[in-house]
Amino acid sequence: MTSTELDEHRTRALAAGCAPLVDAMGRHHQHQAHLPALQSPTPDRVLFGAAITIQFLPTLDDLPGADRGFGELFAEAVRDAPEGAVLVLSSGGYPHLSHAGGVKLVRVASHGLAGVLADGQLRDFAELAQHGFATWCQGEAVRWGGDSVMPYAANVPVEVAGVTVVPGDYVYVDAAGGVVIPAGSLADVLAEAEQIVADDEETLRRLRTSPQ
Ligand SMILES: O=C([O-])CC(=O)C(=O)O
Ligand SMILES: [Mg+2]
Repeated sequence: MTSTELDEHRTRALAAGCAPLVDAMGRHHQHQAHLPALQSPTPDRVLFGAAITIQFLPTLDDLPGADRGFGELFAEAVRDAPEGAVLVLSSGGYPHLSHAGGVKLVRVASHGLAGVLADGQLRDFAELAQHGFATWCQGEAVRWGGDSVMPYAANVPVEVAGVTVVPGDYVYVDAAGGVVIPAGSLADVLAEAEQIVADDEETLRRLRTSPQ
């Protein structure tokens, strides 16, 4: 996708908003695709872009491959990332513990990504707000979570709040919640969401003038 196409898709997704996008996904796919409302250091920043992923697992220090840190996995995740990608972090089963913070995630800004969707908590909301990208997660943590969860693999399918996110899927998150849209369905889902918005506006107009 060119940057012009990405901008156009982003503008259309933001204009539609979360609930119509979720309804539109429901008309094209049977699986669960919506994310209940998340928290953000900057709730006015909408997140939209193609997913790159880091899978977290419960900490297990003798698991082969478990010695790769966040920085190494981030470098692998971002290597062939599309422009304006979204870093998606799974929770490893501990959504209420910290998975990263202002220091680890400054890489998201240096690589020009659109932002972060984390199914766990994050530390340093004040720093994350300064970084400039959009961050959505399960809340702010103060305690380090590395004794309970570890980043384990990059760019594999991950689970976020009961939804499978495949690298390359489009992620949309605003203050209402989120939705995960397969890349191959993006055009259809955007068009469907726009139709839903138009139909809702028409219904509202009718109900305002002749309540029924
Ligand atoms: O150290 C951590 O795991 C999380 C953190 O606070 C940071 O990245 O700034
Ligand atoms: Mg920190």
